[in-house]
Amino acid sequence: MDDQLPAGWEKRISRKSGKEYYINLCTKKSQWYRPTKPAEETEEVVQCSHLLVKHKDCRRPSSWRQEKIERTKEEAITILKGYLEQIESGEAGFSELATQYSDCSSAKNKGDLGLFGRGQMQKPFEDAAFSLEVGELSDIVSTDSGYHIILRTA
Ligand SMILES: O=C(CCc1ccccc1)N[C@H](Cc1nc2ccccc2[nH]1)C(=O)O
Repeated sequence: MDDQLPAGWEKRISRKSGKEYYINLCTKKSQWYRPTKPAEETEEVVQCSHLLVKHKDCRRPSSWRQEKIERTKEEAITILKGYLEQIESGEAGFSELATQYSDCSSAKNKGDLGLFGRGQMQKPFEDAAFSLEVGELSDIVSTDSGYHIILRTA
């Protein structure tokens, strides 16, 4: 039957409006529009901001902040731990530190990377981002680009 829903979806009726809506039984997310593909193919997306501290052995040891980045991996981790302490103590906000200190061009936008699905970012970054709850701050995450702290915003 052509009005059959794709696998993993259920049609519900909104108690408030009486309108039909659809719920994805995998992600528990609901939507007004009729789904066109199976639930497990429905791509999950997240939005994150990050603060990147590069080191001399990273993929591109240069940034808008510093032409030639020479700090060691250990120094980069120490710096990032300092930022985490400032955020956790309330001394500084994530956005403020990312804007001022992140070695990624996203610093111009308070560290925001926009929405992304799986397969778009380096794997350690993706795994951390998709394991965060909205509003949650990661521990230090290492990628070829350097060391990050990640804030999931959506
Ligand atoms: O790749 C970029 C740009 C990322 C970006 C995405 C969306 C909006 C704005 C920036 N910048 C690299 C540093 C870098 N490496 C990353 C790895 C994972 C996520 C963000 C990253 N940022 C660099 O500058 O070397």
